[in-house]
Amino acid sequence: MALHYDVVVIGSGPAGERGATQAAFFGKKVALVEKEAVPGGACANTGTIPSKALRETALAIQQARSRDAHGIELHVSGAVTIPELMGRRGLVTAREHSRIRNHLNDFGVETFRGTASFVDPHRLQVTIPDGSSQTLTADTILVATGTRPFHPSNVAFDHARIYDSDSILMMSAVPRSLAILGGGVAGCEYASIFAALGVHVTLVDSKSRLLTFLDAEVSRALQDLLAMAGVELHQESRATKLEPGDRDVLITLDDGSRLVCEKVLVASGRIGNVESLNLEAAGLQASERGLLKVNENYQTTVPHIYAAGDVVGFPGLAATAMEQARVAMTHAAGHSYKQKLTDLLPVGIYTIPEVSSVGETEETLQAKGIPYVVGHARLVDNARANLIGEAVGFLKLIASPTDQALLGVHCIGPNASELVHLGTAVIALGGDLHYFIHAVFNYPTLGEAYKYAAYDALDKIKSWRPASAEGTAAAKPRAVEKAG
Ligand SMILES: Cc1cc2nc3c(=O)[nH]c(=O)nc-3n(C[C@H](O)[C@H](O)[C@H](O)COP(=O)(O)OP(=O)(O)OC[C@H]3O[C@@H](n4cnc5c(N)ncnc54)[C@H](O)[C@@H]3O)c2cc1C
Ligand SMILES: NC(=O)c1ccc[n+]([C@@H]2O[C@H](COP(=O)([O-])OP(=O)(O)OC[C@H]3O[C@@H](n4cnc5c(N)ncnc54)[C@H](O)[C@@H]3O)[C@@H](O)[C@H]2O)c1
Repeated sequence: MALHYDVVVIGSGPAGERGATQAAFFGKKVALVEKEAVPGGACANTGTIPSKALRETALAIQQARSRDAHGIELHVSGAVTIPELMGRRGLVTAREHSRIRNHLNDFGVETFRGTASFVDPHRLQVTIPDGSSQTLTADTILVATGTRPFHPSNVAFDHARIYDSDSILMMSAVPRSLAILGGGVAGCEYASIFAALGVHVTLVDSKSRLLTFLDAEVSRALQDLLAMAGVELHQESRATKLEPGDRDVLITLDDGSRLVCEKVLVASGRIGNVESLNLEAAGLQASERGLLKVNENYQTTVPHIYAAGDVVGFPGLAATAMEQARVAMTHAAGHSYKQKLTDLLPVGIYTIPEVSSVGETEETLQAKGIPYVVGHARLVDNARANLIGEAVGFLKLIASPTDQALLGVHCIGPNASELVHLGTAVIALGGDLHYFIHAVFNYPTLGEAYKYAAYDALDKIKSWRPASAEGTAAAKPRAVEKAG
């Protein structure tokens, strides 16, 4: 017999969990289907949390080295495994599992363990691991099935020396050298993590600069800091052949050059989890990369079927996935509150050091022909950054030269992903550079950098002149100065 719900959510990652509880908050009868034994998706189990657990260990090693605490010796044992280095992963993941279960329970969301697939646009069959099945029907369905690592067809992922961003978490020993193919967020994060663990890392990326969605100055600074950490960068380059052997892997690049590394991590993007969904039965079609097209309400081409999170594509962040699902379920419930995803989406990249950014970049403003000025605060001038031994990078504010409104915040340095939130709030509340001039910041803090970046930007505004008759170009990078 079919069980009927107002809303059925497929997937218990960040999007599924928040979509389900948001719908239940509006009084809907909600069921959530998850195929795995544990909730949390890629975020809790294979991506965000495990990679950050490994990063915390690598960061602690690097911080201990850089804080000049004499008499303490640190080295990574050759016998240690990657799971052992993910120190607090077990604890954090277990707490996430119970938090998610409690959250769903508290909102009265009924959970089903099994793989969901469409029978028709309102009907799902849930295949339970014991082979039995349960039919669910729903007025509204939210697809939040996420993604998995993309496997290029010419790579032998079954070889013990070749890893993707899931299997890397099982690596049995820290290698002497690691080649990372793909300089996206995952590739850059793992490059800096393994470099901090003392591994010789080679990063191969097809693009001319890393993370092209970042402000170019920040992305170049990241390249410089990775190079300083010992990462060998091969940009505008692709691996054409991988030949794994008993001791190492021979990698041929498209310019004919060759690299030899003990292990290889392929981080060349992700593909949507849609195969098991039988989308045709719902009248849906995914892209070649398994992604679903949605409108601004997160409705697919079948209006009562919504999709949110990684399965709808860029930006592929847990943070955004949660909010997309909340917006989707608010729309489905017919509420006017939170009808649209905010334009102010921060990105947090957990390289060492971190990179975080929100709002306009110099490049987006140039493309729109909007004049701007830039203010920097170098973290080498920040007492807290020096105390923690991480006085690298900068905070960069982008502001309007006419009304001093804050337009963008870009940071590379320690705790950048936390630091960016203050700027996000100021932009969201329509604030300007003067907020930072009037504010008193705790001392010593990293946040204090905002005041000095604001002074710098206001200084630039003094000498700023409106665009000439030829356009706004004259107002552009004149204001830019590398702060290193
Ligand atoms: C290495 C790495 C590091 C990352 N670090 C960060 C970070 O620091 N910050 C950040 O914001 N994001 C990070 N991300 C991205 C983040 O993990 C994803 O954006 C997020 O997990 C997406 O959430 P989701 O709910 O869309 O999908 P997922 O988390 O993938 O969850 C989808 C769920 O659906 C289930 N499912 C799939 N098909 C079915 C089906 N047919 N029936 C039932 N269940 C099904 C899956 O089992 C899974 O549990 C990282 C990703 C990786 C790979
Ligand atoms: N902090 C975070 O938020 C975080 C951390 C890690 C991953 N993620 C998410 O996980 C997802 C996956 O990340 P990703 O880095 O694997 O994918 P990606 O698509 O973001 O980046 C892949 C990169 O690899 C390059 N590439 C592809 N094939 C290549 C090849 N053969 N040789 C050289 N370069 C090649 C591409 O040009 C691109 O630069 C993204 O959605 C990302 O947002 C987020």
